[in-house]
Amino acid sequence: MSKPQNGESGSPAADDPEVMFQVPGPTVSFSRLHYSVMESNGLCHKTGPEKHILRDVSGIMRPGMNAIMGPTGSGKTSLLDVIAGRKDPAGLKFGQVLIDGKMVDSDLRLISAYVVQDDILMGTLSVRENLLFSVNLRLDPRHYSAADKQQRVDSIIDDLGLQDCAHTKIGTEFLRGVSGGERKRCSIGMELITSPRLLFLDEPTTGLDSNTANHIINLLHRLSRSGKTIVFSIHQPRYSIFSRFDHLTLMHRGELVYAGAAGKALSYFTDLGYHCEPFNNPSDFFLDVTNGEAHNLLAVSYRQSTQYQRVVEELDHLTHGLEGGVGGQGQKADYVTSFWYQMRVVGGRMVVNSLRNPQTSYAQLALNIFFALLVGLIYYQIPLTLPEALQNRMGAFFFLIINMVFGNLSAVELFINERALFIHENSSGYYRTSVYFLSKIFADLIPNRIVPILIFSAIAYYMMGLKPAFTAFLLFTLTMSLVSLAGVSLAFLVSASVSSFAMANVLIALPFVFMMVFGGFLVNLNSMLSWLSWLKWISIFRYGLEAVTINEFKGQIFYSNTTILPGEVYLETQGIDYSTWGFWQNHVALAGIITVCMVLAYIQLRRINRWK
Ligand SMILES: Nc1ncnc2c1ncn2[C@@H]1O[C@H](COP(=O)(O)OP(=O)(O)OP(=O)(O)O)[C@@H](O)[C@H]1O
Repeated sequence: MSKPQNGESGSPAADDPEVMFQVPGPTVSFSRLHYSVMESNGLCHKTGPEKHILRDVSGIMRPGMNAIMGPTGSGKTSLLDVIAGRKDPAGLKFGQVLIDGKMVDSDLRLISAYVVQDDILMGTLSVRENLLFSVNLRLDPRHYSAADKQQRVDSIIDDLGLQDCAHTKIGTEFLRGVSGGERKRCSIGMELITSPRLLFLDEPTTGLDSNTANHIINLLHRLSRSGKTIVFSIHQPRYSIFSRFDHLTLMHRGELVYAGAAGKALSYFTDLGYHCEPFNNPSDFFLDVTNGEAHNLLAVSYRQSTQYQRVVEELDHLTHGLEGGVGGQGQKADYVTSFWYQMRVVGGRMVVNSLRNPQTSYAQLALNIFFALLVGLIYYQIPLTLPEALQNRMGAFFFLIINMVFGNLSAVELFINERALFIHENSSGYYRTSVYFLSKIFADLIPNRIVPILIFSAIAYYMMGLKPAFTAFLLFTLTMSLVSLAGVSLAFLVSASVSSFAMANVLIALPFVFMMVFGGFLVNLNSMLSWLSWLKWISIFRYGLEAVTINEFKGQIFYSNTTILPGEVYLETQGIDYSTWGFWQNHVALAGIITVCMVLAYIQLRRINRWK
């Protein structure tokens, strides 16, 4: 175990002769950061008092290992996020972040990478496949061949010691995958694939056993020695980990209590009158001091220290000539890959994911076959004789439409399940929102909606003995598909709008029940209160029910011993327009509902808050 050998400035490059960087990483400086949020009272947003998260925080982080430490809630992650441009810029009331003396702009996303605390990876893919996904989307295919990318993945796997688990799946709730340490290394690998010179990590050792944590820090240390600037928040590391730090930023209640060489921190506190007992872990000692009775004075003492004066002077020099106020974050960088290339890669991953995680598709198919058989048996070979010909047909159609709409409730999980993954990948520049939206929709629609509906329609239609003409069957299937897709697109809209299943279930059940009531089967729409009856215009049930009814009744003759009833007469008594346009207007309306809901779902997906 070696003691840290750092210079006063905290720059290993400047002070440690052992440190020989090949290409020095960027220097990150931040001056006078004030970050605050309005606390919410839970009922409506931004109503409470202002909460100050960072108070006048300044510092300089150079190539090497830059740790941000402090008690829980002290603002470590917030500082890291503000520097990395991940925190909502609206909260940054004052201050600037500079990279190599320049204002932070869209280039930050290209030269830096951010490893989030909860390893966000696709669980059904192996370590290698996840890395390949990252390399495919984040290296320009015009400059890197497929072989170059494979080579890059191989070298990352070797560098991170992931050879033994390269072909093991990451793991899902149903599938035991790689270990926590391997997962973390894979997450780091996902970001290292672009060879960033600046790497941010949010608590990279949290949740890992001490050996694995040591391994991760050694890995980061090795990377820092190849010229990278590594900035990370960390809670309470053991000594062997602490000894790897070059620069330490110690925080308490949003203020700095120390920033400088990690190796000088103990003597700084000794000078202030705090003594670390022999064998005590320095990081435990620092947390004890910052949590102690005199914690308020520590920030004041730090401001009066020579370390702080030196940082301020250097920052003044760096920021000289730059405008004051808030440093520009939040601009979007261009993607390195084209829309169609992203569609191929992201769509490919969706397909693999669906094939390896087919429970939803199987359940959807089984449900549709079950209900098709059930409705087929209940309404088996409906006769043309009155009165059952009319009653059974209308009953069967209502049953079918209910099944088409409510049978797709599983669609509400679409954008909720992978919300964290989407936010992380999208804000890290992997792919466009439109690419994710389209590939997700198609990966869900084909296996989970279209195929089951086709099977459902074929079984139910012929078991019920409806109009034998093949075109009538095709029109029936088209109507069922549109009804189902309209229900699904409403579920997609809800799914893109909320982040919890409980909320989604409430929001989707309500409109479905309303639409069912205004579908024209449970209540006669002509006898309704006029100010309520407009709801029939947005009822998926009504359009579906009218279309299948016209399709079945038009041209059919129903009879009893004494009466003959043409289908058209029945349609007229129900007030249903059975002209060609009268039939197709239902499909146009359903297509309109689908389009509006899909467009709104896409807009909602774009509006998801990506800031931390
Ligand atoms: N967007 C936000 N809205 C409201 N409060 C926030 C927000 N972001 C951070 N905070 C608050 O700011 C304080 C600092 O949070 P931060 O996550 O930076 O602390 P931390 O030092 O990383 O803590 P921990 O070690 O527990 O993760 C906390 O009290 C937190 O609740």
